[in-house]
Amino acid sequence: MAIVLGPNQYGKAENRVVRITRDSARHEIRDLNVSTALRGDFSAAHLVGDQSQVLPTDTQKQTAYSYAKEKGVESIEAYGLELARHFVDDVVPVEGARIEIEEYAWEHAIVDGEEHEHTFVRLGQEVRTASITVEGKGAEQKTWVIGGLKDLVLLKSTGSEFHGFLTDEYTRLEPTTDRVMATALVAQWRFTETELDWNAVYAGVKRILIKQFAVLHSLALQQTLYEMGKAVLEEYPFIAEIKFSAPNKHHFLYNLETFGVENNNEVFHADDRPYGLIQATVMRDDAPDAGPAWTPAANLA
Ligand SMILES: O=c1[nH]c(=O)c2[nH]c(=O)[nH]c2[nH]1
Repeated sequence: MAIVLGPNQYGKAENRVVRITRDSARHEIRDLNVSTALRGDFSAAHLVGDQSQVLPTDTQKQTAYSYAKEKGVESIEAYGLELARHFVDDVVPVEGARIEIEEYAWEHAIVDGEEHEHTFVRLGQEVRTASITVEGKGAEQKTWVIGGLKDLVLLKSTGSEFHGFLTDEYTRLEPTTDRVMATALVAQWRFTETELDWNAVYAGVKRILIKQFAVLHSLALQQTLYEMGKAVLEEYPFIAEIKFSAPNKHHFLYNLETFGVENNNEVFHADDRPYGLIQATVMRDDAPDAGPAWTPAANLA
C-alpha cells in the first residue's frame, strides 16, 4: 500500500470584479464573481512544497482584474474564455483551467423619468452564470462552455395540477387540479460552439424558459422542466443539453374555515422548507460527450 496524491486543482475563488465602462458620460457596469482553478501536475507542491510550477492564486486574481481592463467584459462567457485560454496557453505547467463566473445585473436608475447616466439599481432577479473549461495545449486543446442562470424566481397562480400519483399507506397529499406553482430555477446549458453572441443567446434562453413556464398547462413541475428544455434545444442548435434544478416552492391553501370563510385559492401559506427538489437534464440524443464540462472541481469534493 502506498499513499499517493489524487485529483487536485487550485485557484482564487470569488474575485469580485466590477468593470465600469466609462467611454462616454453614460457608464455601463458588469458586476462579477469570478473563480479560477488551474489543473496540471502540481505534485511537487503537494509532496515536497516545491512552488516552482505554481502560479500563485494571487497572480490568478491579478489576471482576472487585469483582463477586465485589457479584454473588457462583453459577456461572462467571452471573458471566461479569454482567462481560461490564457492560463492554459501561456503558463507552461497549466494543462487545464476552469473558470466559474456569476454576474449580478444592474440597470440604470430612473430619475425624473429618464435613465441616469451613472447611477444604477441592482436588479433583484436571477444571477447569470458561466463555467468555462479549457484542457490541453495547441492543436489538441478542447473547450467547453456552459451558460446558465440561478435564482430565477417564477410563480404561476393557476394553470398547474398534480394528481394521479402513486399512493401507499403513507400518502396524505390531496390531488389538485388548480394549485400555485413556484420555483427558484437553476438552469445550465452546454454549448457546442465557442463563437456566439453570448448575450443575445442568454436573453433568448431566459425568454424561452419564462414563456414555457407560463404557457404550459402543467401536470407536474417535471413536465414543465422538460418542456422548457425542449423549447430551448429546438430554438438553439448549438446547445447540446440543459440541466435544471428546481425547488418546488410549496404554497399551501390556508385554512380559513375557522372564520367561516371560503378560501377559493386566494390565501396561501408559502412554506420555505421542506421543498420538493426536481432535477432533470434535457438533451439531444446525439449530444457530443460532455467531458469535464459539468465537473467544477476535477473530481474533488
Ligand atoms: O410537480 C410536482 N412534482 C412532484 O413530484 C410532486 N410531489 C409532490 O408531493 N408534489 C409534487 N409536485
